Amino acid sequence: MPEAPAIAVDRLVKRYKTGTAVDGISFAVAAGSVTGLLGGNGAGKTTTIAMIMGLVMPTSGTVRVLGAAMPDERYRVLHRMNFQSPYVEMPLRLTVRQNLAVFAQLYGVDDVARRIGRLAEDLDLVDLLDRPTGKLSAGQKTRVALAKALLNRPALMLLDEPTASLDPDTADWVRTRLEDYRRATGATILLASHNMAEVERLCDRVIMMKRGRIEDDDTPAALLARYGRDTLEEVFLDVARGRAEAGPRPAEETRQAESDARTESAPHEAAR
Ligand SMILES: Nc1ncnc2c1ncn2[C@@H]1O[C@H](COP(=O)(O)OP(=O)(O)OP(=O)(O)O)[C@@H](O)[C@H]1O
Repeated sequence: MPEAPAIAVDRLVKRYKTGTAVDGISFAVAAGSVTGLLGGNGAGKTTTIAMIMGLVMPTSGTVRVLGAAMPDERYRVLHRMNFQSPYVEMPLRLTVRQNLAVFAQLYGVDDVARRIGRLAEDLDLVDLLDRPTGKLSAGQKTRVALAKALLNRPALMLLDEPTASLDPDTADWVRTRLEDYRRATGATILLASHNMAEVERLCDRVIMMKRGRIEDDDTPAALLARYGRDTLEEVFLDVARGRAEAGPRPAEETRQAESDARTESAPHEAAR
């Protein structure tokens, strides 16, 4: 019998008063896979991840994670999953060690001091452990967030831009850590990213979102072949600008798509 998916999302919708963030998406993530969630600013990636975590209540539709219905059964599985996002701040006055200890206790980690020591060595955080988290640079905070995400040796990791704010060398090094972790543990990873090189390197499948919907969903190789492109960046721009749709588009839609694409080419600046 094939293994149950690590994540199963069915007709998921999230509506806010201001509009629809996620508009009826369905997908399953195979256990042990690395799946990329791509889309421009406001496409619905973070909202989707938050609903998978059980942190945001869907308007309709269902989410199952490691066999548990979210959010109702989240306490059955929260200790087996973890989340990392540059937008979730840890208490800034606590030191890195104190913050990691608080989270380790929340996740029920055994032997907290040893686990923190080990992660600090693996992620080159030893010199930062006793500094207040608020005094770290953005890139240092990203590494601390990654340590937090690995504390409980999760079977499922949800990563929201895991290399945001990192210089290319450190970003490369973090990707290697993630690859090592996956290889060593067989963990499943779902990763929202604006970095196409990262997605091409890490992901065996890519889900492309636009305005709360899934526009395409396939392996990187199949997407490159379908769009006749050499890089995922070009595929991303085709999807963002609506080239995936057949036929000529009205002038207003073209202008809007081009304006969206300009924003998307500088996503971090626009997001902050
Ligand atoms: N709490 C909220 N209340 C109202 N609207 C929200 C809320 N959270 C998100 N939205 C809206 O839902 C839409 C999807 O946002 P979301 O953060 O999921 O996008 P994203 O794909 O993660 O974008 P980015 O790449 O900029 O991080 C956006 O239009 C956003 O303004």
